[in-house]
Amino acid sequence: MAASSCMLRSSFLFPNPNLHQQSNGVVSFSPIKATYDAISQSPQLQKHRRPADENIRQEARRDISSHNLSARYVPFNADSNSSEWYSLDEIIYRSQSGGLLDVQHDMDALKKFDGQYWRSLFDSRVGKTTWPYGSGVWSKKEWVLPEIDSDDIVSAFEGNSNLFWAERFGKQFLGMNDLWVKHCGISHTGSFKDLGMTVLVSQVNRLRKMHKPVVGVGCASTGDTSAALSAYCASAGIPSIVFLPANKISMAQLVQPIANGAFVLSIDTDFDGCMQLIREVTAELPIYLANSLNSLRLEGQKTAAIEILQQFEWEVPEWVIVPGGNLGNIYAFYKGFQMCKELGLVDRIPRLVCAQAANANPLYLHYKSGWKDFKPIRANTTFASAIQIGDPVSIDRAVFALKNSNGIVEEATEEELMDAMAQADSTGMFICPHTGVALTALCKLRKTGVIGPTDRTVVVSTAHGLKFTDSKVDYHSKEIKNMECRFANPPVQVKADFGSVMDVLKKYLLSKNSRF
Ligand SMILES: Cc1ncc(COP(=O)(O)O)c(C=O)c1O
Ligand SMILES: N[C@@H](CCOP(=O)(O)O)C(=O)O
Repeated sequence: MAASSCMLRSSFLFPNPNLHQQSNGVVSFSPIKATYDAISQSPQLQKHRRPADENIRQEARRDISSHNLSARYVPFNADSNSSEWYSLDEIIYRSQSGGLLDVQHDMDALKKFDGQYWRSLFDSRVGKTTWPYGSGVWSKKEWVLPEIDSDDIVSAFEGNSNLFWAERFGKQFLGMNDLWVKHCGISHTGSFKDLGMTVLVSQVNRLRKMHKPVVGVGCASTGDTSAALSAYCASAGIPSIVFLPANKISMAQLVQPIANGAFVLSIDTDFDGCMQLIREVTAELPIYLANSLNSLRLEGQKTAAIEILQQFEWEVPEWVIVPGGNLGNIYAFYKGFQMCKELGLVDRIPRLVCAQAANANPLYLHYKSGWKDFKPIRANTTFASAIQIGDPVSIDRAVFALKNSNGIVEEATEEELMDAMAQADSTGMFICPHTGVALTALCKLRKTGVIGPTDRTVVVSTAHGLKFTDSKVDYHSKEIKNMECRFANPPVQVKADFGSVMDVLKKYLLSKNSRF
């Protein structure tokens, strides 16, 4: 069997330190590693159709791979001489000093493989059904949770989301030809939270098998984290508990944890109040905290950044625009891009833009003050309800990401974000109001010339528009106080007779084509 075909099949399953890159870029085996060759050529690893009575999880159990990759918690942005670290199998969310934690990978071990190796490995797994690599998150398992047993993974084959070329929106509204929307919301539970939740719930599954004291998993939520948590927990048979601010999330979001069997508390406060409560409760009860304060989540979310590079065949876009609320995701994107740079998959990272609703803009105010001392605010009601957050837990992570990516923070008023959403929808998308916030940031940066007409730009769409139909209905019915709703497209009421229907149709067609 040719070494190269053998390599492809084997590296699909796991990285092997005995692989070497030749000067022509081809990765091959070291001939002296006879044991490894024997394993990789064994019939068990050959990718035949599995026996009829075996499922993909059982098939993955026959993967006898081993490697020396590892990861652990360290204090976020710690001093280089800090010796504080924790195993990922510990239940811990904060450092000794009360600061955030970060998952630190053994970069020296990862660097034993070059960028070409990682690119080929990740590319080889896209679109497959092999457990767990069919997931866009777990196709990067070595960079996410290298030590977890594939059998412990709880996955809905999330990720691998559409990178949509926004041809008409870019051309018509912005004069841009290389604008892309990363549809992270076209996902199992309809938001990017699935990317992080598969990682967190998988680790909980492992902890429970290790008899660690985890009776359930809990979160505070503006609607998307709770949906993802309850779905992944339901899939694994783990109890989930969600704290929701009463009357502040959409009906579609509320029904998701209810349907998935979560224990749902509707609390008469805002998200920041719910967050405070869940932090207190998880310090007292054996409930594992699932918000992005828990850095495990960000390990999954960072794969969206890697995926963008992969979809551009490892060419780096100029700009990536992300709507921000609790501010974990902007850091996750930074981390994904930065790891790709450090491990030689690309040679630079994009500039990041974090977009906030003007009604919930603590990061924007902080940025505008020249990063002087941060002040939490009381967030006002916004149509971008999932980012109605005044005291983001990941503020330090966001500032770090923006400073290290030559980043920018922008804001969007209610009218701006709703208009942007309606305009995008009119070009064939069906986006959420948070993506409207990100598109508004793009429009502003285009107008001032900061983003150029040919700059390759990616707007991250964070949730499915179908979760936010109420706000779309209000807009298109022109039922929003103090809002012009310039792009509203209300239905036309017409009598049920041929003449009336013909009249309105002729009028419509004339407005579209003067030659009619
Ligand atoms: C739809 C949607 N978009 C954007 C965000 C912001 O993400 P982050 O909290 O990581 O900043 C959230 C949640 O906060 C969300 O649910
Ligand atoms: N939008 C989020 C808010 C909580 O964010 P998290 O990433 O810290 O869980 C939600 O949907 O709840």
